[in-house]
Amino acid sequence: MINVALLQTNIKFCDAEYNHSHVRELIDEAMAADKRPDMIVLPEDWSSGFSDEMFHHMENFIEPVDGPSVTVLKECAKKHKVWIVGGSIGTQFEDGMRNTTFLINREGEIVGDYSKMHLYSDMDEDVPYLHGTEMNVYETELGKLGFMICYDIRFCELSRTYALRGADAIVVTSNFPNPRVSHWRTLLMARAIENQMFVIACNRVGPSPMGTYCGHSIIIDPWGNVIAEGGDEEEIVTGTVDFNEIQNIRSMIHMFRDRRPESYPNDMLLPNK
Ligand SMILES: O=C(O)CCC(=O)C(=O)O
Repeated sequence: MINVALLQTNIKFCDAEYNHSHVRELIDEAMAADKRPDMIVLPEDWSSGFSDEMFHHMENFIEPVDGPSVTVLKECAKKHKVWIVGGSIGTQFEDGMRNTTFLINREGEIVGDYSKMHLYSDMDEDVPYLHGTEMNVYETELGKLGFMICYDIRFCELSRTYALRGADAIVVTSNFPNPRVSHWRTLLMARAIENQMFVIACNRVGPSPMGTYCGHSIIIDPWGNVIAEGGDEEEIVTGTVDFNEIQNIRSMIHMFRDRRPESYPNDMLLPNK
């Protein structure tokens, strides 16, 4: 059994100092709960928010891998001996910038990362950032975890790859906007049911220059049951997951016996139209 806390924060646009201290406070609050979390998840771009204009001046916001935002997360993880899925941070790598989630262990060490594969070109996210290309499943003491960031939830290829690579859960970090809460909930529900795995998804709330965000951070089990769900205000959403349930569900409906890879065409590999 793993206790999870999703920090459904109201991110202050371009105010890293405020966001850093606010997240520290929220982590302290989450860790004071009776059911102490084993894993804390933050939203996408938790230290800055984003706008399409920002994407044209990303050099002003970008951080090195060991920059101030990652440092906050490492310190919090070590202080509370908790796993953190560090939302995402605009990160400078040797070959360019990426929108990257860091997985941090109880000792405060980075033990994994995921860079957003599907960049949201309608908001110019593909102007500063390189597309992520790695789809790693990280084996941790909590279970096997794969990651998605926001727009990625629309792409079933990514979640199915994680399922075939043995993930127990997809952990999603997001800045998913209004008025698309029905897309958010339905896509996440589908990703859980079609892959018979857990979906643990943290979204933000509040305003930015782009509009407002729909919250509804959610934990869904492999049957499609909602274990916990937030509203549209700032809050910490908590729930307990048991990854052993995956095998029970998969033994009731044998999708992973009945899929027909030998019959599927290679159309998924066709270039975009
Ligand atoms: O998929 C959507 O509707 C929104 C995606 C988005 O805002 C993002 O990826 O930043």
